[in-house]
Amino acid sequence: MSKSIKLAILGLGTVGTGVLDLLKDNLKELKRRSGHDIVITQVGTRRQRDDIDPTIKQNSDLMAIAESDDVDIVVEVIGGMTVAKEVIIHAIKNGKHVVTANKALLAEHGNEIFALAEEHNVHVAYEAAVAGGIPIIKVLREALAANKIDWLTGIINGTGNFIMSEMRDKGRDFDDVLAEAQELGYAEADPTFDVEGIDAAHKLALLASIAFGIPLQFDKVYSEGITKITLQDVTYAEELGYRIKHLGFAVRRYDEQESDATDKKLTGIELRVHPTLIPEDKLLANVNGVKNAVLVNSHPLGQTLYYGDGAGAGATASAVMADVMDLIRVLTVKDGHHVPHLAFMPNQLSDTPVLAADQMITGYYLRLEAKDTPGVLADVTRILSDAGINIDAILQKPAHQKGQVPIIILTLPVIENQMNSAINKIEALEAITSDVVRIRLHELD
Ligand SMILES: NC(=O)C1=CN([C@@H]2O[C@H](COP(=O)(O)OP(=O)(O)OC[C@H]3O[C@@H](n4cnc5c(N)ncnc54)[C@H](O)[C@@H]3O)[C@@H](O)[C@H]2O)C=CC1
Ligand SMILES: N[C@@H](CC=O)C(=O)O
Ligand code: NA
Repeated sequence: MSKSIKLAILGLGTVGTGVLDLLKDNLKELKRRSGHDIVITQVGTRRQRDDIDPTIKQNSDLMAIAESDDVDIVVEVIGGMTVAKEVIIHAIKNGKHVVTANKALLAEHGNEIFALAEEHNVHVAYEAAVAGGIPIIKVLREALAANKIDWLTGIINGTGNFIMSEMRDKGRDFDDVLAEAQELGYAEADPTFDVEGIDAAHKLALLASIAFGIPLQFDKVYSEGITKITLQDVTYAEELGYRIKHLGFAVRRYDEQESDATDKKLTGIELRVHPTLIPEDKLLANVNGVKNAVLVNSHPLGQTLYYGDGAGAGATASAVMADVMDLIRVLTVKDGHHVPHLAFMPNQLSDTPVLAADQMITGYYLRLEAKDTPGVLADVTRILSDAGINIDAILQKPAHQKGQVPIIILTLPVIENQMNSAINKIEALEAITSDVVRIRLHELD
């Protein structure tokens, strides 16, 4: 029998308005798919708006909405940590299912929120929290549930990718493109979250949990943003056949000494987001603008790639409403399905350690400036070889006006702490006149 499912939308910014628009455009289609009517009964807004359907109650008291009898599903799209957390917890305690796009909140407080939801037998759905409209949460929790995931990597911040693409393709200024990303509704309320890698780190924490079955550990994600990337690095990277992209990596690391490939001991998990050199012929190197892409390597399936808009009203509303549709099934089907919040049974989460940042293994792009004197290059390469670091390519550019010679080196993979000590030694050489710029290479294949 057809029912009326009552929604409350908290926050009418980019995403909240996108959800209202999607419902206006696709309501009939949603009914055909779910078999039920979807009715927005309340919206949580700070001020009364005259562009909202008068049958919808506008309410500035979010806690009252979260406990209201005329709400089945609370959609939290206000963002931030404080009010959003309080209102989600209140909704859960009042037996409401929740849909949220708030990766910052879940990455930092998801363990507590999901445990509370289990206790109250409700769901907290969060497809919009990672990679915008790409259904990557559903893929990892459900579509790949039969696989063992060894690693995933991807471009998971639309604003950052939009900025880097516009700068590279059109030579535009960083601040100018960031302002456009804000106007287009891509950026976080605090855009340093986008450009300093924090937003990508939030998303990576979520992806790693549902890929590997580990608790959320945002505090252990190593993160670097895009603010230090120069056009010069982009150009040198291209001369060497690479593109620079901001990527997240979640990688299971095994003891390489074990001889039996099928029974290698899991030593830890690498979690990191940072600018990365990718060979220009790889698909990820050609994901541009606000697009995101996530590449997942799982056994026995192999590599699969998920691509689409990572931010913006329509894409994010699509993910929010997909969660609503799932919850309608939970509300209307007897003994509705229940995918665990972090994809694995809560008592089966593993305590595999997240490796310290100085234990991560990657190749490097290094750029440094040297005095134009004989023997400098030999000194640099000796330091690298003494540290057991193999060089893959070297580019020495002609001296520029100040008489300095730019040197660009690509290395094979090395443990980060070995590279740290080699860089310290290189920077201490009398003939080296700059800090060493380092960008990690994409190594997963
Ligand atoms: N914009 C995007 O492309 C994406 C955003 N998200 C997430 O979705 C959430 C919302 O993002 P946006 O819509 O972009 O932000 P926004 O800043 O455009 O919208 C938030 C809205 O909530 C309202 N609000 C804040 N506190 C409130 C309160 N106490 N009572 C009533 N209204 C309140 C604000 O006035 C604003 O209208 C954030 O958690 C964000 O990280 C996730 C994926 C993509
Ligand atoms: N600010 C985020 C929005 C989506 O998550 C981004 O740019 O990716
Ligand atoms: Na998504």
